[in-house]
Amino acid sequence: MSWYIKQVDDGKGYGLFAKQDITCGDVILEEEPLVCSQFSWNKLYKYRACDYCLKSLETAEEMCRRLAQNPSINLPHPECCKAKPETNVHCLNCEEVYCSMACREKAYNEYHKTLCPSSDQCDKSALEVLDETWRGFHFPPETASIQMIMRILARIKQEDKKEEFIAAIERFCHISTNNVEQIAHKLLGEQFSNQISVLRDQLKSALFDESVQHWFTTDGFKNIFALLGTNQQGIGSSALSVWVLNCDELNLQESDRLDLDSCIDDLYQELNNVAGTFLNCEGAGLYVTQSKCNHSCDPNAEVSYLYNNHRLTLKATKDLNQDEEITISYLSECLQSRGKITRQEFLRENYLFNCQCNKCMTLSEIDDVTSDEDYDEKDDDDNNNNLLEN
Ligand SMILES: C[S@@+](CC[C@H](N)C(=O)[O-])C[C@H]1O[C@@H](n2cnc3c(N)ncnc32)[C@H](O)[C@@H]1O
Repeated sequence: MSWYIKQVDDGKGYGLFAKQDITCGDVILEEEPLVCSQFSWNKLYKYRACDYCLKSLETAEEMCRRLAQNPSINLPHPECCKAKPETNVHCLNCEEVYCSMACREKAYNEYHKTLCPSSDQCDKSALEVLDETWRGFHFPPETASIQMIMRILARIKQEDKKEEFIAAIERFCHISTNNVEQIAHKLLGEQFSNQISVLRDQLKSALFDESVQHWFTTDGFKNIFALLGTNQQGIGSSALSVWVLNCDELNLQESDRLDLDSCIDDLYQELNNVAGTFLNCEGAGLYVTQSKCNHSCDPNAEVSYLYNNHRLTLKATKDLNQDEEITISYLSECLQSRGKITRQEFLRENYLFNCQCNKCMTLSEIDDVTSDEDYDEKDDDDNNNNLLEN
């Protein structure tokens, strides 16, 4: 193991640190989530992912045809696509699809026994209403998943070691207001209180469990929401990305390489014209170790999904010295390039902290000016990333 966890300070809480010198490009850790789920809209729009591990269930070619709405696309080098749709299996009792029998079994044992429409373990119409309500509140691009809360509650009902699982969930940092900094989570402000209480009531009638009755109080529910908001890691899987990565590895003559690269560029152009930036199966997961990674506006590591499923890889993007803190960016690429005020505002509203990364601390005077462009970008984010205001 090339990392360890320790308390940074009272403000930042715990953080992930390098146990030894790490070279840029090294894999720091790989991890599977405690729980994960595809986003509701992503699923509704027929991005086909394994219900358990989020592996995209199509071949790269099928994916391109669907995204570009063009059935005549033929990808070269089909051997570079590692998807195996022939191993896909349905739940034995409903339409849910898994990439393998192993995933079907794990899903059933962890949560699907409760959530399967054919089971009588909970009120399925209440679950459907909840999912619809969620989609009505939270349009794409999605940033959270009500399905994840459903899975956590279903798992609590199914777990033999209930208390251990609840403790593991509650170990993720989870406050809905930062009393020291006087910040409340953006999704939990007054303007969303009606929506949050509707969701809480619906969740309660569908999946209430006595062992976590404190999650169903007004504050308890906000804390669970904040737990997801501040710890969940976005997951994107794509058979197409794997195909492209494998194409990059091919040993080709220079002219063949140029042809293939230009074919890939044209393909992405076509996909962009129809599907925009929504190319991946998307969801979110809770990762026990990775969630201890604090944010930096100038990070030294990044998260990626190299296996076309929920298995996360944390890689160094700079050389790290032993005992140096390992940091990732919680911001999109676009937000990361904005001024300090915009970055800080996003982090305050979504993650409840005033950023104390080295860049923000040392650049505070020079980088303190927010341009008009920053404000425009912030408005876009406000429109895109949140529950709808009443
Ligand atoms: C995903 S958790 C990271 C691990 C967390 N420090 C812990 O103790 O579990 C995100 C939380 O860590 C803290 N945090 C992360 N990056 C920070 C930063 N750059 N400055 C201040 N606090 C930070 C904030 O409280 C944030 O809500």
